[in-house]
Amino acid sequence: MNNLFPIFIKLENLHTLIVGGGYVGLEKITAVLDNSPEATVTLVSPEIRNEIREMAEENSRITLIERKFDENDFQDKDLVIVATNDKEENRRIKEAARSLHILCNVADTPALCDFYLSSVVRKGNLKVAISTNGMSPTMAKRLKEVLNEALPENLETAMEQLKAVRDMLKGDFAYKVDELNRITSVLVKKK
Ligand SMILES: C[C@@]1(CC(=O)O)C2=NC(=C\c3[nH]c(c(CCC(=O)O)c3CC(=O)O)Cc3[nH]c(c(CC(=O)O)c3CCC(=O)O)/C=C3\N/C(=C\2)[C@@H](CCC(=O)O)[C@]3(C)CC(=O)O)/[C@H]1CCC(=O)O
Ligand SMILES: NC(=O)c1ccc[n+]([C@@H]2O[C@H](COP(=O)([O-])OP(=O)(O)OC[C@H]3O[C@@H](n4cnc5c(N)ncnc54)[C@H](O)[C@@H]3O)[C@@H](O)[C@H]2O)c1
Repeated sequence: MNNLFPIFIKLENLHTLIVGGGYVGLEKITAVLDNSPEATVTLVSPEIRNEIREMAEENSRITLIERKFDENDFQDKDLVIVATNDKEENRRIKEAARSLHILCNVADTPALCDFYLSSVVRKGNLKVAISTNGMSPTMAKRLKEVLNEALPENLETAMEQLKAVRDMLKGDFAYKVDELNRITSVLVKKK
């Protein structure tokens, strides 16, 4: 069964907590900031990799706290990514997050995740997020590479033109939808 509901989150409107500053913590903070450079992120961990320290020196929206996780760290946070190397502690953090209704990702235990991070294909304003339902992140990464090659570079121009038409179209909603469907029908016409 694949019951995941995909959404695109404006992380700059939220405050993200990352627990664990090791290799996976680095991977997750990089994924967050690559996609949402203006996100506010607090990372708590007794040991923090140098790459993360360097990121924090350059970015005032990143706060580093050098100690073990404490439940007070949840204050004012909207979502949490848990990436310690202590499975039991990860489970406790997840339970605490649930009781506060904070959305939680536990990097080493898919069953404990409220959401997964995805592989991301980006072409200007177009973003395609890929998930394998936790089956194979490596497959997601490879598909990203395939789609990155397959999607044409000029999509941005097409999107800009369609936005201009969209902004220009007057009339009621149904008319607007019909017009936009007519103009773009060439994209799905069988040869
Ligand atoms: C897509 C991506 C996004 C990102 O992280 O930004 C992502 N993992 C990526 C890479 C990657 N992760 C791992 C490998 C090593 C090879 C392998 O194991 O396959 C590689 C490949 C590599 O690095 O080359 C190891 C791994 N990952 C998870 C576990 C735990 C487990 O499954 O039990 C373990 C075993 C740990 C161990 O054995 O110790 C779990 C998750 N990883 C997810 C996402 C979520 C499911 C996404 C989906 O639905 O497909 C989920 C469930 C939770 C989450 O992390 O959100 C990113 C690709 C970025 C890109 O596009 O380049
Ligand atoms: N989801 C994924 O993509 C993925 C990929 C690889 C590994 N993993 C899993 O993620 C986990 C972490 O792996 P890693 O390579 O980052 O390990 P790591 O040893 O490099 O880092 C773990 C970090 O957690 C910190 N930590 C430990 N206890 C803590 C606590 N109570 N509060 C806050 N921080 C704490 C440590 O100081 C360290 O910085 C492992 O269980 C691994 O199997 C997940």
